[in-house]
Amino acid sequence: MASRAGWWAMGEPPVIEVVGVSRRYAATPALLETDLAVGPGEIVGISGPSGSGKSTLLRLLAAIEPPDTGEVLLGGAPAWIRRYGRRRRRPPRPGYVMPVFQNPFSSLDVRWPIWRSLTEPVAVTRRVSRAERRTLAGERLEAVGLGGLPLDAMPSELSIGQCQRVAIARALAAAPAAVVADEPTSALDVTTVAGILPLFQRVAADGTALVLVSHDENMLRALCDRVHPMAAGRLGEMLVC
Ligand SMILES: Nc1ncnc2c1ncn2[C@@H]1O[C@H](COP(=O)(O)OP(=O)(O)OP(=O)(O)O)[C@@H](O)[C@H]1O
Repeated sequence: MASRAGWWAMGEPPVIEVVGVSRRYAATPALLETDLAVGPGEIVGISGPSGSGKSTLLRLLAAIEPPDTGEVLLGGAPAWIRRYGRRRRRPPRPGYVMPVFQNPFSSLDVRWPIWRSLTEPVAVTRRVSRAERRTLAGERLEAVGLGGLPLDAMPSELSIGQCQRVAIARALAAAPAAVVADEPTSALDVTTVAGILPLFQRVAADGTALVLVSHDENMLRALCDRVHPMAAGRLGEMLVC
């Protein structure tokens, strides 16, 4: 694998890329002709005021929704194909790009104990027994500083900060090629953030591409290889960190 500084020079395709993407909701243009490419092991930050299009860009990067115009590429291949007149999502593999949402409850099924939600991305990629899933869940919880949490706890029994850490652990469980995270640390206290940031760095060092949206520019500058400011649906020139 190329170093995180030089993946493009090695001719590797970006892990995730958007080319000239635009997205509008009714009369609101949320994203305008935006380009962004993120390579293996890169940590890219997106900052900007509320309503500037950051979450929309993340949803497009994660291929959660298609752009109106432009292209989303995952591993160099189009993330959306047109079949029978409809656009269908076509990631290189299940769990290739994993989102972490601003509201952690969106990532967790309220009817399931946390071990089940946490390991579900793994269970869709390969056969894995219940015992293996519980062991993996314990390891993943340990990695986000929640080693003492009962595996059978329900999301409703957790604080929002604990839920966010479970959501982060879930996103990382299936060794994704990319993680896109919307305000992943906003629900966490300062000490917990200090524990989570090295985890992001370790994941990136293993080759995962990370895109992080945050209002906390200091955190982004400390953690990211580059930070792009967003304003009115446009991504600005990168600020080198
Ligand atoms: N599903 C939607 N339906 C209608 N309008 C939407 C939708 N999603 C986003 N928008 C609009 O698109 C624009 C960009 O929204 P977006 O959530 O991407 O901004 P943001 O920078 O992430 O904001 P915040 O920091 O508050 O989360 C806003 O004007 C918003 O109201």
